[in-house]
Amino acid sequence: MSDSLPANHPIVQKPKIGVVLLNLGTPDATDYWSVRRYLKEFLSDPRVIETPKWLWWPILNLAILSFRPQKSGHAYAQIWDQRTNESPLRVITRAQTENLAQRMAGDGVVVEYAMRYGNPSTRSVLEKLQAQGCQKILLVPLYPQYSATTTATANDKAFEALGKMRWQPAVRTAPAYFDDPKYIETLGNSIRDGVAKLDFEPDVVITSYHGMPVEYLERGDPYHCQCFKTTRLVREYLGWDKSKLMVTFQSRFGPTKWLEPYTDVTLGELPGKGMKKVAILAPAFSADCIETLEEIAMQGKDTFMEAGGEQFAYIPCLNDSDEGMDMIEAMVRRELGGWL
Ligand SMILES: C=CC1=C(C)c2cc3[nH]c(cc4nc(cc5[nH]c(cc1n2)c(C)c5CCC(=O)O)C(CCC(=O)O)=C4C)c(C)c3C=C
Ligand SMILES: [Fe+2]
Ligand SMILES: [Fe+2]
Repeated sequence: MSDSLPANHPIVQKPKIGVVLLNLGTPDATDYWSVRRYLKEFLSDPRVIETPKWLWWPILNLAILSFRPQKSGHAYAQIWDQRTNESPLRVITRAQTENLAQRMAGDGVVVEYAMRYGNPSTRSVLEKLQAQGCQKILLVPLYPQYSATTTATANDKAFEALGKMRWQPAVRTAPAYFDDPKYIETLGNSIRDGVAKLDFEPDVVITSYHGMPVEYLERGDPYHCQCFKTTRLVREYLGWDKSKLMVTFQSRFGPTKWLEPYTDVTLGELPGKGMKKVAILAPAFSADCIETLEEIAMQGKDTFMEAGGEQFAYIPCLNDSDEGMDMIEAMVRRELGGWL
């Protein structure tokens, strides 16, 4: 039968396993139109913006997309990776993928990454894996805490692409890992080592999570609860006092009430309360990006220092560090159980 099929048809290839690391996505460049294209795709996602379409469409297209691309483009330009001419989120996600691919190569596992918005698109990556003969695919949303605005929409996009395939691979999705002991240990060690490297003793360490509208929590999104649990487990792992490790939420967008306490407001208030030395990290991000490198490490630092702060340190995300990759590899191997 294979005589009549092209050499690269899935049926004539040795079956492989594919692993896809899913992340949010990022613009291809910092100019107005590149950022606008990305923001339009992102902010048109009904999992992200639950406002009814008839009401949201004019707000997005007539107001937000006229001014936000310029403002965000300026922020992206400040953190842009000049070496590869790419956004740090894509550079780091690719490094994580290459690292994991090396670790899994001996097991016949192909590793790729895909973005929910922008490139490489989830559909193109899944089609590529299928064409390479991957008959089993594990989707790994790289969000430690589950949210419909991130994890669910990443999976939705993958299933949309799979829904168009005649010969659909078997598919699994990796669960959120907010309380995975290996994640807690890895995050805890990164805090302990990050603080040990500083030339000052922070009065408080802030775990700043990406925020979301309070309404989404009220409608049942478990994200808020999972953020608090991650910080509580890390605090217990480190054996620290409750007052030493705080939770805040960043990146407020639009006029509605978002999860509190807000990171920017907290950074502006801490010096007045006598806490003039802080270290801050962002456990909801598996890779450093505009929200950490620009919003926290630049804007957040300015807010804190202008309010009378004396010492400010940003502790990076786990990125493609050895320990961070050990954690991802362990999770992937566990979720591939029975397939390897
Ligand atoms: C408007 C609603 C938004 C919700 C809800 C939201 C949730 C959410 N986002 C992340 C992770 C990331 N967000 C990033 C950027 C970003 N997020 C929003 C809006 C919402 N996010 C916008 C408009 C942007 C773009 C940047 C800007 O214009 O300010 C990123 C970084 C992307 C990058 O290119 O570097 C990440 C990662 C999580 C975990 C989350 C969960 C509640
Ligand atoms: Fe976001
Ligand atoms: Fe932001």
